[in-house]
Amino acid sequence: MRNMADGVNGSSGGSSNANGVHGVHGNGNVVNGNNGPAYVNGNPQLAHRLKAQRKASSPMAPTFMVSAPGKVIVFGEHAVVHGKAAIAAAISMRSYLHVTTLSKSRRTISLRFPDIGLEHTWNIDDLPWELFHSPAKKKYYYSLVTGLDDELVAALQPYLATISPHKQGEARKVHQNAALGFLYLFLSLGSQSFPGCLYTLRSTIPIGAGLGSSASIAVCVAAALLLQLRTLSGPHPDQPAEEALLQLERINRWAFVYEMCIHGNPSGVDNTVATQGKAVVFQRTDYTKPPTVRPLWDFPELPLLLIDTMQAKSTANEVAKVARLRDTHPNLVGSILDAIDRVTGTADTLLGDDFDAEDEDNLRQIGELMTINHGLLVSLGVSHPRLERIRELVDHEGIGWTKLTGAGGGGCSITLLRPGIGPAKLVRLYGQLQEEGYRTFEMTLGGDGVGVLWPAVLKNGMDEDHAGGMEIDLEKFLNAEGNEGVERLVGVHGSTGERGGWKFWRVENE
Ligand SMILES: Nc1ncnc2c1ncn2[C@@H]1O[C@H](COP(=O)(O)OP(=O)(O)OP(=O)(O)O)[C@@H](O)[C@H]1O
Ligand SMILES: C[C@@](O)(CCO)CC(=O)[O-]
Repeated sequence: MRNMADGVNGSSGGSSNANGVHGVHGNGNVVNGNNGPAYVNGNPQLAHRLKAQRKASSPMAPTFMVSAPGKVIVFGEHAVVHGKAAIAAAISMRSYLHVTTLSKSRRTISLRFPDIGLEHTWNIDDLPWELFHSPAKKKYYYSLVTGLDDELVAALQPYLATISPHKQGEARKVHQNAALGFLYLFLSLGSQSFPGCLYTLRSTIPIGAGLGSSASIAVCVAAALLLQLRTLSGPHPDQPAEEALLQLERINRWAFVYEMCIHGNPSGVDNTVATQGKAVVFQRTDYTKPPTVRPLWDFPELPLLLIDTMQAKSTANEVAKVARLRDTHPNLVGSILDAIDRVTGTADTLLGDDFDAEDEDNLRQIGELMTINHGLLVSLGVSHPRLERIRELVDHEGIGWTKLTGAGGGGCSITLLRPGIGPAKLVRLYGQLQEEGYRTFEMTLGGDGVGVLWPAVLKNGMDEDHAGGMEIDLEKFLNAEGNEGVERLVGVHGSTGERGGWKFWRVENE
């Protein structure tokens, strides 16, 4: 084991690695790995260059990217951990994972998560392959893994011990958990013959704010490894919906395993909506079985305001807090969870076919349900004074209905805006929130789920664009400035809507 600083050269990604795709044929760029692409984003010259580069080196996959969204839980957080239903929707903030394959002689894998200051490199041949691949332990890309194996987790501890020695306590634990998730998936899915790789992640989702940042990373890592293993077909525009659903199911199952490494006891709602996108009703009554997931294709465009308390929290802690309360007062807490379930059920019915997002009565009813849901979450002990302050400010101006979203204990709230609110009131509210250190976002709910950019070539409208696009090498990715820079460079949506290049598994016509 050694630190990334001595093994990783940021400029080793990008164009020199473009070749050898067999299983992925979804984006119309690379169809047959052996004979090479005829066109890359419609550019025969670039395709030719990539092919020439491929010939000069040993077989390596091209640099590619995956991306997955964050989420808001509209109804049912916490109760969903205890088998009740929840309604959640994808948001437009996303994580982006850049994967570069190294030359054959470099037998290392490196994680680079600059948003949290994590960099680490492991020697592939040092990892505990024998145990992970022993007949009693071996899992497959299609396995349903519903719990972490303690022996496997213990076997990874020595590989976590050297991570981020400069960090202390909780901050170090965050790094170690992220690495645990990655190594658990890498060793479960991969093999010792896996190529050396650099996995570099940047995210535009605030961390620990209740917006599913960990789940979106979980989905990116699971999708990237499954793509590298050639276990996914597509995404492909002509793919039948049931085939696309199967691919998403595989990604989601392994994303859940990553989430378990970070959270301890996740329900799986966050990774499900980050995988599938749009909005879903989610329920997992039996943790040994897959959850029930019902997509809400016609989820209305609700006028929502998202407010970040800027008070970080840990989902694992908040979930553990509710579990402790339930152990102490099983009947009482059981009734609160049942009440949350009824709120979610009522909202599900209301948001059905006849819902009109412009109708005052419809909005008021959904708003009231949000208020009730928040009250029940308060009684579970997962609010925070800064969340209550938002309610005070919004209620004082009569602007709408507010609830916390996600794990609570800080993080974000959502406010459904009352129709016909004058701009003066809103300006006053925004001003006050800003003064008190809150951040506000106007949200679009219901975006795309996991996406793939294979190879990592995009049209950006920048000077570096070739006719067919610009190769997103590691240096450009790392140097993109802030969230805006990341979105401008690799975002799934350009300023004028969806960008060519990124592909998604579509299941709408199911
Ligand atoms: N940009 C990032 N880079 C690397 N790791 C990240 C990043 N964002 C989140 N994480 C991982 O996710 C963890 C935060 O997860 P947590 O569940 O506490 O918050 P969340 O996912 O943002 O909120 P919620 O689960 O309530 O929706 C971090 O500790 C880290 O492991
Ligand atoms: C608090 C919780 O219900 C939602 C976190 O976004 C936890 C989970 O479902 O895993």
